[in-house]
Amino acid sequence: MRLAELLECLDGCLTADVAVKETEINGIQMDSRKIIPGNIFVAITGFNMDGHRFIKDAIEKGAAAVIGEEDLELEVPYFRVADSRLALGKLASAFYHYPSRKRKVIGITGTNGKTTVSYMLKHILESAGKTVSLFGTVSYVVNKEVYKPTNTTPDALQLQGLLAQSMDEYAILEVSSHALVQSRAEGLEIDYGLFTNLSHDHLDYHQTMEKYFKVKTQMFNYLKPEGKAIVSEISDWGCRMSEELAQRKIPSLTLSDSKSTDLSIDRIKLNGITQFTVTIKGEKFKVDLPCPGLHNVYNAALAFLTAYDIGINPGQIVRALEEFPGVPGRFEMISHPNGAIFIIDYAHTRDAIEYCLHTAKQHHARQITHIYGFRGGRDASKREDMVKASSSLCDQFILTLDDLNGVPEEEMIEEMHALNSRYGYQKGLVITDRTAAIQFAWENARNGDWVFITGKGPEEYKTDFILPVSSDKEALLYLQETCAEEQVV
Ligand SMILES: CC(=O)N[C@H]1[C@@H](OP(=O)(O)OP(=O)(O)OC[C@H]2O[C@@H](n3ccc(=O)[nH]c3=O)[C@H](O)[C@@H]2O)O[C@H](CO)[C@@H](O)[C@@H]1O[C@H](C)C(=O)N[C@@H](C)C(=O)N[C@H](CCC(=O)O)C(=O)O
Ligand SMILES: Nc1ncnc2c1ncn2[C@@H]1O[C@H](COP(=O)(O)OP(=O)(O)OP(=O)(O)O)[C@@H](O)[C@H]1O
Repeated sequence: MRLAELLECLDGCLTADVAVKETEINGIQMDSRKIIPGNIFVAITGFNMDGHRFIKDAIEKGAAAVIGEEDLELEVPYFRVADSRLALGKLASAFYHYPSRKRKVIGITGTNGKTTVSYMLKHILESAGKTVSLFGTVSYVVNKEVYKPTNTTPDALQLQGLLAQSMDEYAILEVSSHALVQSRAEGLEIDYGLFTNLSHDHLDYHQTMEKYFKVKTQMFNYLKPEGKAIVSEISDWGCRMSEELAQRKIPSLTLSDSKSTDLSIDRIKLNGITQFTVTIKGEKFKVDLPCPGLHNVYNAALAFLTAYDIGINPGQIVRALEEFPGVPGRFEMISHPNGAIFIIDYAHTRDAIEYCLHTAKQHHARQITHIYGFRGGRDASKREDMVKASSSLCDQFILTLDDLNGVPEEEMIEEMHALNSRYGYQKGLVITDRTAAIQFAWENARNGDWVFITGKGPEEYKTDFILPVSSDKEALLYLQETCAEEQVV
C-alpha cells in the first residue's frame, strides 16, 4: 500500500513530498524486533518500555517510515501523532482494508461473563449454520484454527490482521477495559455491543468504579452507524449503562429479571437443574440450561436476546442452549469417587465468588469448601472482599498460591495469613502449595460436599507445585486416577 494512501486515516499526517507519498508500505509493526524492510514502525509509549527508544533499531532493520509521539527528525519519513496506540488501530484497520465491515462483529464488555456469553453465542450461531471467529481470554479462533491468546482482547495489529484472514461470517470479541484504555479496539466497527455487568475489579488500573464504568462505555464508540447495544440490566451498573446510551441516542435492547424489558427472565429454578423462561415480544420460551448457577441464566439470556435480534429462530436458540457444552474452566465439574463434587471456576471477583458459592447452597451441598488465591500484580484492593464473601458463604476455605507475576512469594503468603487471621473465623486455612491444598480437600471430602477451586480456570500453573501436574484440572484428574489405582490394589 502507498504510504500516502495509508496516512489518509490519520488526521494531520498528510505530506506534500511526492517521493514520500509513493513509498510502498508492506506491513505495520509496533515491535522493532519484528520489523522487515518496507514496514512502518509505530513507536508506543508502554508501561514497561518506551517504543521510541527502539526507533533506531527499527530503521536499521529497514523500517520505511515511523510514527511516534515525540518531536524527532529521522532519516526516514516520520509522522508525529498525539497518541500512537490510537494511530496504530486506525492504521491497522486501513492497512487490512477495514475487515470488520465484511462481517457482523459482536463486542462484549463487562466485568464477568464475557467469555461465557461469547461461547454461548458462538455455539448458538454455529448451531444455526453460521461461521464464527472468536477473540477472548481462553482462545482466539479464526477459520476454525485455534490460537493461544496473548491478551483477552488482542492488540489492534493482531486483531485487524486476524480479522483480515477470517473468512467467518461473524466475529465475537471480548473487549476488556484495559483494551479500551489502550485503544486496542480502535479501527474496529461493531454491529452489536453487549454489556454484562460491572463489579469491583481492576481498580489498580482504573482507580475508581466510576472511572472503570466510564471506560466500559467507550466500547459503544465503535458501533457501526446501524449498530445496537444489548444491555443486561441485572446490575445497577447495567441500568446506568442504559441511561448513558439513551443520552447518546444509541439504540439499545435490554434484559432483566425484575421489570419489563425487551427480554424478561422469570420462573428461574436453580435447585438441581437450571431452568428459566424468557419472554420476548410477548412469546415465552422455556430453557433447561446444562450450566449451574444464576449467573449462567443471565449469560444465557444475554446470548438469547442477541441471537434473537440477529434473526436466529427462537426454537433453535433454545435447542442450542440446551446442548451447550460449557466453557473450559468455568463451573467445570469433576466427581470424587465418593460422590463429592469438585468445581473448577475462573471466579476472581467478590461478585463471581458469591454466584458460585450460592449455587452450591441452592443445590443443598452438605459442606462447601473453597480453595483460592490472589493474582500477583493485579488489583489487591479486591482481596479483602473476596475473603469476606468466601468466609460468609462456605464452611471451610483454603487460601493458596495463584500466579505471583513477580511478587515475592513471602509477601503473598504474609498477606494470605493476615487476611485469614482477620476473616478466617476458624474456617480458614493457608496451604501455600496449590496442589497440596487440592489434595487436602480431596482427601477430606465426603459424599454431598462441594469443593470450589477458583481463580485459574483452565490456565496452566506458572509455578512448580508438589503434584506432577500443571493445572487445577490435571490435579483433580491425577487424584482421581490415584484413587482408582488404590482401589484396584
Ligand atoms: C499493562 C498492560 O496492559 N500492558 C499491555 C501493553 O504492553 P506495554 O505497552 O506495557 O508494552 P511494553 O513492554 O512497555 O512495550 C512498549 C512498546 O515497546 C515495543 N518494543 C519493546 C522492546 C523492543 O525491543 N522493541 C520494541 O519495539 C513493544 O513492542 C511495545 O510496542 O500493550 C501490550 C500490547 O497490546 C499488551 O500485550 C500488554 O498487556 C500485558 C501483557 C497484560 O498483562 N495486560 C493485562 C493487564 C490486560 O490487558 N488484561 C486484559 C484482561 C483483563 C481482564 O478482564 O481480566 C486483557 O485484555 O488481556
Ligand atoms: N454474569 C455473571 N455475573 C457474575 N459472575 C459471573 C457471570 N458470568 C460468569 N461469572 C463468574 O465469573 C467468572 C469468569 O467468567 P467469564 O470468564 O465468563 O467472564 P469474563 O468476563 O470473560 O472474565 P475474564 O475477562 O476475567 O475472563 C466465572 O467463572 C464465574 O465465576
